[in-house]
Amino acid sequence: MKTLYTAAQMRQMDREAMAAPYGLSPTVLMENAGAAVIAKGAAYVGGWNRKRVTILCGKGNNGGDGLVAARHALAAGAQVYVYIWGDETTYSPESREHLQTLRAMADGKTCVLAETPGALPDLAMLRRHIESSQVVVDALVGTGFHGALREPTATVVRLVGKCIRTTASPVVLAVDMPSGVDADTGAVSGDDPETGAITATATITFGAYKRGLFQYPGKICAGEVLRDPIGMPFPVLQRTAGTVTYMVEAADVAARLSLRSPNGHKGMHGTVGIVGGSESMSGAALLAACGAVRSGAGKVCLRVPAKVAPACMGKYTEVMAAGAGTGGHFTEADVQTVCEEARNWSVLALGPGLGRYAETQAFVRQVLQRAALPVVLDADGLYHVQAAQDIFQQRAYPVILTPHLGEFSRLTGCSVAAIQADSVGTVQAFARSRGVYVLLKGTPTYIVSPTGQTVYVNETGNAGMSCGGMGDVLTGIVAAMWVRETHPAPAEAAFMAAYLHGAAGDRCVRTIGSYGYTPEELAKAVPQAIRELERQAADRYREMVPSSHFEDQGGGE
Ligand SMILES: NC(=O)C1=CN([C@@H]2O[C@H](COP(=O)(O)OP(=O)(O)OC[C@H]3O[C@@H](n4cnc5c(N)ncnc54)[C@H](OP(=O)(O)O)[C@@H]3O)[C@@H](O)[C@H]2O)[C@@H](O)CC1
Ligand SMILES: Nc1ncnc2c1ncn2[C@@H]1O[C@H](COP(=O)(O)OP(=O)(O)O)[C@@H](O)[C@H]1O
Ligand SMILES: [K+]
Repeated sequence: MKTLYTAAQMRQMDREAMAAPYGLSPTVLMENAGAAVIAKGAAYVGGWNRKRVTILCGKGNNGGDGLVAARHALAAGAQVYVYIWGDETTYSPESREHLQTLRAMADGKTCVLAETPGALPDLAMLRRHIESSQVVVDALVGTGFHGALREPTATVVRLVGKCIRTTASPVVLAVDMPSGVDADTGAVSGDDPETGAITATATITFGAYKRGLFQYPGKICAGEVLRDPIGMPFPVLQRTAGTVTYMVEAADVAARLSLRSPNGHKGMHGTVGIVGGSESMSGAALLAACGAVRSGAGKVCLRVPAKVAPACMGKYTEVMAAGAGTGGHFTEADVQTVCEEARNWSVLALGPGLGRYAETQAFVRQVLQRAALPVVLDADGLYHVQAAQDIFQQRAYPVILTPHLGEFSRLTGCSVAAIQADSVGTVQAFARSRGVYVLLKGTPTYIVSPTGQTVYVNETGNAGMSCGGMGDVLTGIVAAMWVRETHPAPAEAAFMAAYLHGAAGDRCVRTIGSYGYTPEELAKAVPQAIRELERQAADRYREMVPSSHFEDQGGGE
């Protein structure tokens, strides 16, 4: 997993690297940072030799990195135009040191240093330089950025955006963070990535990954993200104090998707019970059932209101579908039947398509109170518990809630904008206060446990998944992952499910098209997504084990 940090955590790491016993000098760290931009950026610019490069330096240490990058670009054969307009007395000692060196190199030809202390740079000249450059290096602000971009930086950022859109698109390399993107939340002032922040081809980030590089809209601004450890001590980079955010990667899921026991039987892979559906919506529960089947559940039972049952039976022959009660939606009268059946299930997925009938509210609340098994609660199931969230703490068995942003907004009472401004903080606070696991669907998807310390982020998936029914399939996948024979912890089951769901969607893009594929087609792609992960894991194993090992086993020619 990639560990993602906040700006404050990164600053703490910097302090630790510089303090005893490591005692790394800030000048060295800055040197390594600037050098990393040029070394890692070379692949994007096609080598630096004879390239014209405009480097924009702010007055903080991000700007200092830019000054170092200029020297390394020159050494690699580039011509540089360096802009810096801060008041030198406010620069850090290491920035000043690197500025002195660059001043001594400035010859007005291969190294143009445009210093305008305390004043706006010459915008006409800057424009000409950007338009004639093949590369722009953004070293305006990094992790020290907060709020909305102030002048004159805001004007320079707008100018860069304009030049990039109207000229022959230079490569833009962002130093540590694209300027204007909040390192903790990915927020951009005004939320318009085109005017509020630099949009980079790639971001070379130092030490550790910052959260905001993977959250929209910051993710768009960052382009491809490359990390360079810049020589920071390994133990410092491994430190995980406070909240730790992990980006789930293929290997993390592959490692947990161990092959089934060769002598296994269906009882070992769990029985998923799905309770949902109503006269107005029968498809949602069926899609959840399909998601569970395609994710390898041992058995899948579907219970829908009696009037809906005929439409559900036989749709998926492997699903044991049956009606409950007599009506077209669930009511209190169905609680007993469902709770009795649930005794034979390993997990209950409750909610898809239940409808928002007043009578269904008592059904949902009582099933949650009485059903003695883990529950995945989704969709209308969430709707019916909005005003009764103390139910969760009264349960002896864990609950995973799988809301999308709108549902989460209703549950928390926070606006969607407020949640987006601090998704990690909001989900953590909610999970802690209610004692539940939360999988907050979106781009990205967040998974937290009731302790709230660890946050998993999933990035798989694509815009073709923004269509009705995709979330229902995910509900079934979460339930099936939870009851695998390896019995993953709830948060693990949730992140495996989110990853596979998105990976199956990504597979649909490759095999069907960017959008227009159906939730059922996505569910059907889950086994292929699993197979891809297994193949990758096998390849990694082969890379790790010398080929002579296979030859010894009779695998060689
Ligand atoms: N990680 C590592 O190990 C290493 C990290 N290093 C580098 O240090 C960087 C962090 O440096 P940093 O702390 O000096 O902050 P930085 O990003 O330059 O920003 C501060 C400046 O921005 C300004 N500013 C703030 N908000 C603003 C706004 N809204 N609009 C306009 N301006 C705004 C703020 O102005 P002020 O508020 O002071 O007036 C101040 O001048 C980090 O990203 C990495 O590149 C490497 O050098 C070495 C090792
Ligand atoms: N643009 C996107 N990129 C990645 N994943 C997406 C995107 N749009 C939707 N998804 C995923 O698709 C699912 C949609 O769920 P949801 O909104 O609950 O759908 P429904 O309620 O119609 O079943 C979520 O898992 C979400 O993360
Ligand atoms: K930057």
